[in-house]
Amino acid sequence: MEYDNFLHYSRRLQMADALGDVYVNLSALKTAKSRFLFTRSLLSKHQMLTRTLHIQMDYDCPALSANFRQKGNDFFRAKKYVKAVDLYTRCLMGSEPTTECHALALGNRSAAHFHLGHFELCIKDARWAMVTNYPSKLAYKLYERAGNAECMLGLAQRAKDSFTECLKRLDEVDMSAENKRKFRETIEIAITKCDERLEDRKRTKKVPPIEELVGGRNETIPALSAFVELKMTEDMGRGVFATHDINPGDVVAIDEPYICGPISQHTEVCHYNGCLKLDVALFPCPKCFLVYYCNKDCMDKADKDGHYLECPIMDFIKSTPGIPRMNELVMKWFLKDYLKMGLKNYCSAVDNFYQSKIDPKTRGFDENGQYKSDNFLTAYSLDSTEDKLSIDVLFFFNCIAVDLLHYLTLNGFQIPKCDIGTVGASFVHILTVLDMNCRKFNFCAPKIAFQKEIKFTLTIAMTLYPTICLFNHSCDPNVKRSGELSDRVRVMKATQPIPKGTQLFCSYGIIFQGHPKDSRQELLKNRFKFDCYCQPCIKDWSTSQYIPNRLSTLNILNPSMASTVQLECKKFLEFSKSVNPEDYHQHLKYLYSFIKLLFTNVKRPFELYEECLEMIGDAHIMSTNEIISICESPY
Ligand SMILES: C[S@@+](CC[C@H](N)C(=O)[O-])C[C@H]1O[C@@H](n2cnc3c(N)ncnc32)[C@H](O)[C@@H]1O
Repeated sequence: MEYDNFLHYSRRLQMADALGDVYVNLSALKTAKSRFLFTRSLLSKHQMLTRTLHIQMDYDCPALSANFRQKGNDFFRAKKYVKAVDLYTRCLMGSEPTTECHALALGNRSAAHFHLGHFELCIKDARWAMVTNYPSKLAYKLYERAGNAECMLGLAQRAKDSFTECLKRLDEVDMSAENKRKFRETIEIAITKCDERLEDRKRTKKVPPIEELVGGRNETIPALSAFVELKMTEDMGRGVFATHDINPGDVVAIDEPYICGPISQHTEVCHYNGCLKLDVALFPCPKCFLVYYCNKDCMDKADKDGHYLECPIMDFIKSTPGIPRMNELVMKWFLKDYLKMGLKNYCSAVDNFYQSKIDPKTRGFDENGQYKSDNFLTAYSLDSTEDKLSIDVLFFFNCIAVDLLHYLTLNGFQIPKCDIGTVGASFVHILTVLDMNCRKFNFCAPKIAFQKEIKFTLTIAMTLYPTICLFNHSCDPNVKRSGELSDRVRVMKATQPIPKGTQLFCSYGIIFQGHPKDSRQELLKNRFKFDCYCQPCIKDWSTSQYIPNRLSTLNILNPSMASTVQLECKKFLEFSKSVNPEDYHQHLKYLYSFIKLLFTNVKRPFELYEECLEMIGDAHIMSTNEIISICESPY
């Protein structure tokens, strides 16, 4: 992985002529705790720890900002909305987010956006204004405007909620009784229209199929199918193996993330760990303005999970070197478990982890012999890069952990001296677990502008799925992610036949067709720190351009099936020419039967096999193409 500012700490020590034997001394330390404490005292000794959490923000003089808003209003009245937006933006840049002037500028800008037809931006500004210092007797206007903009975008439920809130706010408004009555009537009509739309949608909405694990739930690992088991192998450690024949299309895992968070603050993804929904207009935490939520419920839940403890230090966490999102996840993870277990239990769980001799096969299983994705120790004992990191990276991770813990304590977090080493070491460990296992959560959709014809994949979040992490990697995976790309719950389906006794593999982001063996090995070594022992690597399968293609090079394993296979391959060639990729999912039965035929009868790699495999993988993935429906429909 690429780390931001990797030399941040070492360079500063070097400048103080203090880097000397740091790496040698750190290597000599045997425990994670002592390494953390060593790093902490080093950074403290050389005054590398932040002294204050106070940030001096440079805002222009308020009068100037107010002036920009007034000018913006003049342009607004003259219907010059683009110019008005520009001036409101200047006002926003120059005023403190907690002031009324800032809130009013947001409200005014939302109105200008509405007139320009920029409905998403209008909603965004209105929602921001709602959580800031906007005068409460004017708030009804924000809700009315948001409701109208939401109607324009087809967000019927959201519009209904806004209009309903608008009515509630009407009591505070200075308006004649007659005007109030008329206004109320208009809003009530708008609500009725929303209800009609919602009813309509209910009638026409396609209900996605409910996925079920093949054979039911596994007794000891409930996120896996009952048709698999965990086994140890010499070259890959634990792995998931089939106990029954598994067919393409069978669901083998349904997992939820232990911890997750959006990749960047602009990805339109709710930051609450249990949500991650895409939304056209998130609103910020009204205190730090650095994390975003789709509704108040998510905001309250995130606070309960510990956001209130990280809120005052969010800016510092975000600017810590390393991988900013990962650092944020470390803090989120710690706070969530600290609040759940209390510091004492957290520290004893971490200490036990280091002290106990862990059986490699059953690590992560609880006292009842269950492996559960929502269990702290299950996630904490996932394979990590901790023992595989070079000493400079290990030092870097320790420095990040020192900084993160320092911000917390500087903000008043009480931690007994004897627990500092344990908590700090746990931060380093969590970083290494995330480093090894965090999966990108991709989303394939048109951008928020709803240009339906433009499709691209956007990586929106980082997620840790403890059970899916049990799958080893193969450059020829037989299991792939399936379902709606924006789903937080991840479904894994077989894409190839998996006979009883065979290992299930997913891909850690690289497949044999695209890269020659050497570059795959190098990539996996650099990124995940292991030498890959998958079949394509061991047997050095050829990449795309050299794969035996078409019927001329068909290598039949079972001669008695030669004519059937030839005939089916010809049919498949016709099929691939005549069917559009968007329609593959309608032909899954056929694709499954073709791949099953080839699986037992032809030698791989073979172009038609690989082509069919790709079609199946594509057909398993869905993308509603509608961010609208994502933010409105609960999972
Ligand atoms: C995400 S974990 C997979 C589960 C792991 N085997 C366990 O015991 O928990 C990734 C680790 O599994 C092993 N591994 C996965 N795929 C492998 C492969 N193709 N070849 C060799 N080792 C592999 C490596 O040790 C790697 O660090």
